[in-house]
Amino acid sequence: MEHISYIALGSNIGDRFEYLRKAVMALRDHTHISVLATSSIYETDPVGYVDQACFLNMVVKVVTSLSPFALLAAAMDIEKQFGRKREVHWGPRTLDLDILLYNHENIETEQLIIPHPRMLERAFVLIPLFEIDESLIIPSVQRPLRSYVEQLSDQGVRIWKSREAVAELFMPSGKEGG
Ligand SMILES: Nc1ncnc2c1ncn2[C@@H]1O[C@H](COP(=O)(O)OP(=O)(O)OP(=O)(O)O)[C@@H](O)[C@H]1O
Ligand SMILES: Nc1nc2c(c(=O)[nH]1)N=C(CO)CN2
Repeated sequence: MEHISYIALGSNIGDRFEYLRKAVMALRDHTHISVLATSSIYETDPVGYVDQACFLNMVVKVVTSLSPFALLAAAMDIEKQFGRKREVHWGPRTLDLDILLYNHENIETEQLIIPHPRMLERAFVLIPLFEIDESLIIPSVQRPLRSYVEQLSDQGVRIWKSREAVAELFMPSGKEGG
């Protein structure tokens, strides 16, 4: 079975671009994951714990045969591989991968909540997600993504690298990864 999922990536320590690039490469290299689309990369003001550096954020669309829990494990593996430190809640991190959506499923367990519980307030997630797919419906609320994007306050989200440049750099052969 093939499942569509959207994954948000963020980094605000060290070579932020390189962390995102390596993470997308690792997703592409995974036997059971293919990356279908990448958003632009945005530079974003920190949300939550604000006394930290700006993030680079992006979203990727994948197709996978993995269950949501196996996909979470794969994402956490990639985070670990790049030496993520998580000392401060919502604080600085080399690399953060959040699973936003998985098909149209609603999942609520201790380790995994989908749709990601904080995504609907976060411009750094909604703007790149909307860029990839303007017609998404958020299954937990049965509302179009568009209605959330239209109501976003200005949270300091700026294009840092264009969608075309990201696609060229992250999907070098022009072919979809997997
Ligand atoms: N949709 C999801 N995607 C990724 N992790 C999730 C999801 N739902 C629940 N989790 C759990 O969240 C934990 C990661 O929390 P973490 O400390 O990285 O949160 P954070 O990234 O700092 O904050 P936030 O979740 O607000 O982005 C994981 O161990 C995972 O079990
Ligand atoms: N701009 C921005 N702010 C954040 C981010 C992030 O990825 N980007 N991640 C957080 C915890 O997941 C907390 N705050």
